[in-house]
Amino acid sequence: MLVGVPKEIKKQEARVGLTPAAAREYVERGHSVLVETNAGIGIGADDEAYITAGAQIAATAAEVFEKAEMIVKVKEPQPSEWVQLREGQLLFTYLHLAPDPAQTKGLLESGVTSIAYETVTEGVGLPLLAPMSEVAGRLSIEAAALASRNFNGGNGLLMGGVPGVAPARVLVLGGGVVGTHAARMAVGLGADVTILDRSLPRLRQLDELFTGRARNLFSTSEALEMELAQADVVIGSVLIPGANAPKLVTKDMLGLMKPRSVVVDVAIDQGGCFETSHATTHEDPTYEVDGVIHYCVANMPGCVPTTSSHALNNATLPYGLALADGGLSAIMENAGLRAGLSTHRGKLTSAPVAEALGLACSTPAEVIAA
Ligand SMILES: NC(=O)C1=CN([C@@H]2O[C@H](COP(=O)(O)OP(=O)(O)OC[C@H]3O[C@@H](n4cnc5c(N)ncnc54)[C@H](O)[C@@H]3O)[C@@H](O)[C@H]2O)C=CC1
Ligand SMILES: CC(=O)C(=O)O
Ligand SMILES: [Mg+2]
Repeated sequence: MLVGVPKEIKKQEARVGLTPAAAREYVERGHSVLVETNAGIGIGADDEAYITAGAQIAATAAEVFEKAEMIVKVKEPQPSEWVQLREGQLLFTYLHLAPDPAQTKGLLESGVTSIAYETVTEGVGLPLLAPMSEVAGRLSIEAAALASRNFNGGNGLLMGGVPGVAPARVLVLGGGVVGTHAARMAVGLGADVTILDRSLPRLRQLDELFTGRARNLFSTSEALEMELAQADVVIGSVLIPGANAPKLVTKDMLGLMKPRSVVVDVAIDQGGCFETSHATTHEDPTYEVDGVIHYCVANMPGCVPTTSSHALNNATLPYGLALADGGLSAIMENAGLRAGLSTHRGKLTSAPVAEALGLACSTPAEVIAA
């Protein structure tokens, strides 16, 4: 199969869909890889590195979209990319369609067969979301620390305090992959950390993992309100796979929070778990609502593209190779990939996206057998 890698064009997104090492694996499997010139420049991989790996270089994104049978990307396709996708082509990337009706329409109109990294499953886990959640969780505490600086409008607290002065209180909403990595960073800095989750099995795992170094609480409205009132930093990291994030914190509840406290809504790519969240960029990451600083960057790992691209490729490689080897048959044979199938020949196959956007939904078996 001819596998194409366009350069990412989302603002301040320097990750790349295939690293040279991953491109080499495709070539060694008998596939051809066509990489847009400078696609890997953000991770220090020049065209020469891809040529050494056995790939070919295309002068333009248009050439990649036109020739490739499968497109491997990182971020959801942008409007200028939707129109270059076509029926019979596979698209393997993050999509986040539930909060994005325009992109959903674009993909459906293109006829492309799209597989969303973030809904590919392995057992109960999300193996292609996890590496970027690890990165974003760790970054979230760095982002919160920076936003807490006095000159950035924050409350001027040092995350870990110092002897004789209390540390900042960090509240983590959702103790999954993002939440756990955020908590680890915050604990490491000496912050006072509480994690809220609705899954008892997860709370038990967190209890064992943190052995008293972070509190955890079952997430009720009462617990949330009590904790919000005491927090200096709140990390939003809940997820219902494929669906819009539940709006756990309403605009009214923001009034409970301390002035100049900081919210990092990592779940913003699924619409965010604060009613007051809207997506921001690395260039202008924060804004204020009712005295609370909001950081809502939807592609957080894009600011550490080297670590992120390698971590992402480690996870995507076996699935990408299976798709390149088997095409549509791989989707039908691999339950994990099937869970990622989002659109095929103008039909939507993700139930949470269909529900969020009020659209009709088909099953993978209905559309692929057809
Ligand atoms: N902004 C960015 O750049 C990035 C955003 N993300 C996003 O971060 C979010 C979290 O991802 P993961 O940690 O991988 O998900 P996950 O599935 O590992 O964890 C989500 C956790 O939320 C909990 N949860 C669900 N509903 C809840 C509720 N009502 N109250 C309390 N807890 C609840 C679940 O039990 C689970 O433990 C996703 O939306 C993901 O797309 C991930 C990477 C980068
Ligand atoms: C998960 C995701 O959307 C990202 O890494 O940008
Ligand atoms: Mg995102």
